Amino acid sequence: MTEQLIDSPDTPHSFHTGFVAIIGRPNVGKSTLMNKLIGQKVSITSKKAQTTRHRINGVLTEGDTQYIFVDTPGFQTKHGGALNRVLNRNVSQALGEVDVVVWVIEAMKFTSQDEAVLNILPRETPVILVVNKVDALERKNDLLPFVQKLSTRFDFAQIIPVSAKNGIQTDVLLNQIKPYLPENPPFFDEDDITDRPTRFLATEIIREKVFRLSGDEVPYGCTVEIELFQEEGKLYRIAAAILVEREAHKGMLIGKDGERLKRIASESRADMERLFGCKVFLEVWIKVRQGWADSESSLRKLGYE
Ligand SMILES: Nc1nc2c(ncn2[C@@H]2O[C@H](COP(=O)(O)OP(=O)(O)OP(=O)(O)O)[C@@H](O)[C@H]2O)c(=O)[nH]1
Repeated sequence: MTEQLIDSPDTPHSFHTGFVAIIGRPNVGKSTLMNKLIGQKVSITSKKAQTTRHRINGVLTEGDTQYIFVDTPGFQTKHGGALNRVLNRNVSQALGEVDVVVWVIEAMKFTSQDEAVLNILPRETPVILVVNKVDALERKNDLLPFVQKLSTRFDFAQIIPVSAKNGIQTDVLLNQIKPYLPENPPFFDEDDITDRPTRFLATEIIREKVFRLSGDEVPYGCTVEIELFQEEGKLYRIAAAILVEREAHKGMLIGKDGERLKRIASESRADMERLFGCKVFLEVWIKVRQGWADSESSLRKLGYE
């Protein structure tokens, strides 16, 4: 259901923008790597996890390429055993929706938690294996057999030994990610590091309309996810999905002849325009995602909110 949608002009461009998930068990050096990749341009705004499938952690624009680094909740927990609980279909699905997955492990240390991550790697998305902390290797010669063994476990797009701490081979990693990012205009201004506050407000506005306009029929577990958030001068182009658990909930929210969804979208857009002080093109649709609420509540139990 489209409230308003404009097509971008069909002009040729060779800019590449895409989403990169950096995943791995705790303590392998994901944050260190991210900071090194993004450099001084970014200070990660918040470590607080959300129940969205992806959380934008940082944006790096370099020449004709924009890397958007995202977190996938479920890989961030430090609680023992929790990793397995959240390594579910949703996480796997979320990983399938980025352009590249960077899986970080520690050189010479492959634990059962790494094994759990290995088991949910997406099949359709390129996965680059990063073997971190090579600076701390006692015997450099051990690295090759370690890497060779891992290469038999999964069809990795690349395997790159790095030291996130010392910046060894991190530029190589960026170059290897680059070819997998699709041709797209930049989604963020060059200096932007995160759009999280505005995105968050956008989800809250839509959620508020959903709850207000669906009254008692509010489907339990309904949530909103921003799928596209693009600033084009004085225009925000936003695409959002309302996630519900059941087909019947979807019908409820769409309403007779799509009336309810239309109202949700148009009232949301009006609020956003007022709040953001610019024109908003908003596209809203409804997706059925079974088990969403379960996963959300399980994430909550883990301290996510
Ligand atoms: N020797 C060495 N230590 C590193 C390297 N990268 C990260 N570390 C250290 O490993 C520890 C964990 O690093 P983080 O970046 O916090 O790891 P993380 O994977 O983000 O951890 P969680 O937030 O728990 O998921 C820190 O003490 C880092 O200094 C590296 O390349 N070499």
